[in-house]
Amino acid sequence: MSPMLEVTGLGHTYEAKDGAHTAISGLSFTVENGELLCVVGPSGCGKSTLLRAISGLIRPSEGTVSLHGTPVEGVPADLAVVFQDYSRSLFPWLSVQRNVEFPLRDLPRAERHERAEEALAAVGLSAAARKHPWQLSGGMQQRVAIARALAYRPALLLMDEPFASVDAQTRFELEDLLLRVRREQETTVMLVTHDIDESVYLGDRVLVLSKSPATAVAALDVPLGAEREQIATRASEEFVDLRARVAGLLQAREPVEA
Ligand SMILES: Nc1ncnc2c1ncn2[C@@H]1O[C@H](COP(=O)(O)OP(=O)(O)OP(=O)(O)O)[C@@H](O)[C@H]1O
Repeated sequence: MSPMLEVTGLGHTYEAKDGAHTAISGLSFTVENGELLCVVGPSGCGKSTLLRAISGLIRPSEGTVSLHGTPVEGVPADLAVVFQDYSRSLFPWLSVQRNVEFPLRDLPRAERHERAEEALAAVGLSAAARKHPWQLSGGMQQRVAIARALAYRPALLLMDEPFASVDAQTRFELEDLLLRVRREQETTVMLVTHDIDESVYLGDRVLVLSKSPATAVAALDVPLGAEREQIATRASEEFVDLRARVAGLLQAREPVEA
């Protein structure tokens, strides 16, 4: 069976007036069906460029991106993206329920309702369905954005620093929410983060990227089991060892054996 996502020899160079800039070079990795892959890399290394290439928003200069074995040419229908900036990704004039239903507008009304209600229940926001995003806290708004992505039932959920704009306590809650719903719904997730601890806490594997132009330094297995707990897991010896290894790999410029 082919992997859910296969990135092969990916390279991208932006052409600008003041010269060309290579953001990604020779990047290859896979995301398996049902996996949660965290991607970490130094600031400005090309993570957003990678996400743009996977979501079909840019055509890479080199290499290929395949989803279920089919090359990505244009925005794939079975992909959803959750961005860091929830305030810009939700429509302020629509209710929470309508925001979640928005990507489902081609489905019959009853199914739209049902899927939105189910997704809002999964993120604990059933009671806020009739509210508008601006009536909710930042963490609740990001939960709406997650519910919208889940209601769409994508084959692959891409998350671009999804918890970077919320406070530490909310961040922990949202991380656990993600772990729970991906377990219940068997969602395949690729999550980009700056945060080494978050990558280890959430990931089945952590893909470490080099400084720009980004290439894969290593992909590290995270054998912490499916059940994770914010305090105990983060205090465990395995966790501390893994985060030190990710931190070490972030210093490397060349691919290394993880
Ligand atoms: N449209 C563009 N035109 C020219 N250069 C670009 C463009 N978009 C990004 N770049 C450059 O490509 C490199 C990678 O940018 P990208 O936004 O992909 O990195 P990133 O890892 O997501 O950054 P951050 O960690 O700050 O979010 C940067 O040096 C950036 O300046």
